[in-house]
Formats: sequence, C-alpha cells, structure tokens
Amino acid sequence: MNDPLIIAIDGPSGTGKSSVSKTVATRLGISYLDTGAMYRALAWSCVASAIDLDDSAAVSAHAQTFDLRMGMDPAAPSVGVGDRRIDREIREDAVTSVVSRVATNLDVRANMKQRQRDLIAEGCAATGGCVAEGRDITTVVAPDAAVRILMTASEDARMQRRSRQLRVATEATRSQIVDRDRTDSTVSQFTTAADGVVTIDTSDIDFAQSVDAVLHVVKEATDDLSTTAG
Ligand SMILES: Nc1ncnc2c1ncn2[C@@H]1O[C@H](COP(=O)(O)OP(=O)(O)O)[C@@H](O)[C@H]1O
Ligand SMILES: Nc1ccn([C@@H]2O[C@H](COP(=O)(O)OP(=O)(O)O)[C@@H](O)[C@H]2O)c(=O)n1
Repeated sequence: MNDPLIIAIDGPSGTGKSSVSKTVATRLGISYLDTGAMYRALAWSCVASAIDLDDSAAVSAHAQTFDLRMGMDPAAPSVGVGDRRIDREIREDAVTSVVSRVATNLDVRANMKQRQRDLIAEGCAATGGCVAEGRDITTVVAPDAAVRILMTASEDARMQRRSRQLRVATEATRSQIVDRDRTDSTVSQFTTAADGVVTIDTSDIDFAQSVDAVLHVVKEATDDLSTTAG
C-alpha cells in the first residue's frame, strides 16, 4: 500500500490557505484539517466557559480537556465542542479578536500539536491522505510531510480578499489582520519558507491558478517519491 500523502500548507491570513486546501483535498479525495479552526474553537470555548484569557494556566488546563470535534471531509468540514456545532461562531469578531491570545500560550500549542498529529493520522487512515493548513504545519506539526508549501500574498491582496469575504471595509480589516499576524508571528514562523518548503505567491494569480500551483507541487513531490521508491 502507498504511504499516506500529507500536504502541509502554512501562511498568513488571506493568502488562500483554507479555500485552496479544501479544493485540493476534494480534488485528491483526501481529508482536510483546518488547524486555525481548532485554535478558534478553543478561544470560543474559553469565552463560553467564562475563563479569563489572561489566566494562562486556566486556558491551558481547558485546552487539555475540552471536547473538540473536527470533521475533516473537505466538502463539508465541521467544528464542534461536545455536541454543539460552532462553525459560524468561530468566524465571528468576538473570536477572531481574541484567538491569538490562546494561540500564543505555549502549553496550548503543545496540546494542539498532539491533537493535530492524531487528527492527521486519523484522516490518512480514512482516506489515504490529509491536507493540513495553518501557521506551523510545515515546521512543527508535520515537518516530515511529503509536500510542504508556504502560501504568501501581498498585504493589499490579502486585505482585499478578506474584506470582500467579510463584507467590511478594507481599512478596518487591515489593522485587525496586521496586528493578528504580528502577534501570531511571535510564536510561529510563517512569513518566510523554512528549508525544503516551496513558496507559492498568490498575489497575482486567481483562485484556480492557486489550486493548480499546489497540485503541481504535489505532482512533482509524488513523482519524486515514486522514482526514489522504484
Ligand atoms: N489567488 C487566490 N488564491 C486563493 N484565494 C483567493 C485568490 N484570490 C481570491 N481568493 C479568495 O480569498 C479569500 C480568502 O482566502 P482564505 O482561503 O480564507 O485564506 P486564508 O485561509 O489564507 O486566510 C477566499 O474567499 C478566496 O476564494
Ligand atoms: N497552525 C496554526 C493555525 C492557526 N493559529 C492561530 O489561529 C488563528 C486563526 O487561524 P485561521 O487560519 O483561522 O486564520 P485566518 O484564516 O483568519 O488567517 C491565527 O490567527 C493564529 O493565532 C495558530 O497559531 N497556528
């Protein structure tokens, strides 16, 4: 049997990671893991449980025990805590504005890394592969993935996409995202490619071309693997 195909994709907000990863996973018939949604779910759950986000010990204790449920079908990914589905809630401003506070907690990150590795293994067992996307997948969660990609895009392109997606003014989005990227980059390196990571700049290409660019990198990597194995 072939080895499972793990595709790791990192990058800052608005580069196209989530939308491109979902389409790539669908096209390849493999699982999809949105790791950002996991940090968002933890932030939501802390707020819902009235945990003080400045109390890092309480946040990290909650991270160990909360009942996070990730659905990894790329055609219908889902996020839940216990029986409650929170797909919409985790995209709201109340979560987006605090998510970096839980994501910069190093105990939380260690717990998430383990959960993410387990989920990737589960996704691979179910479908033969997994596209996992976030900020530290190529470097920390799956540094041995067969395919490792950093998606980048100019700040203007990223802001325009996000504001179109959220239907809000570009300038309002800009400061929020720039601040979040800055805070996030204190714990993860996701603006320049680590060794062996392929950069795809999506600034001047459209969505379909971004998908094709990822599939091209996947094809090259898997062709290389079969040559090495053969
Ligand atoms: N060239 C492109 N590549 C990827 N996404 C694009 C592109 N142009 C526009 N978009 C759109 O940008 C939006 C933001 O993409 P998303 O996948 O949410 O980014 P991220 O997960 O990196 O924050 C989506 O609505 C996506 O369809
Ligand atoms: N691998 C990851 C993924 C996300 N995150 C955190 O989770 C937040 C939300 O991630 P996301 O991918 O949903 O963010 P955007 O698509 O809005 O950029 C980020 O701002 C980071 O704080 C992380 O720390 N590590």
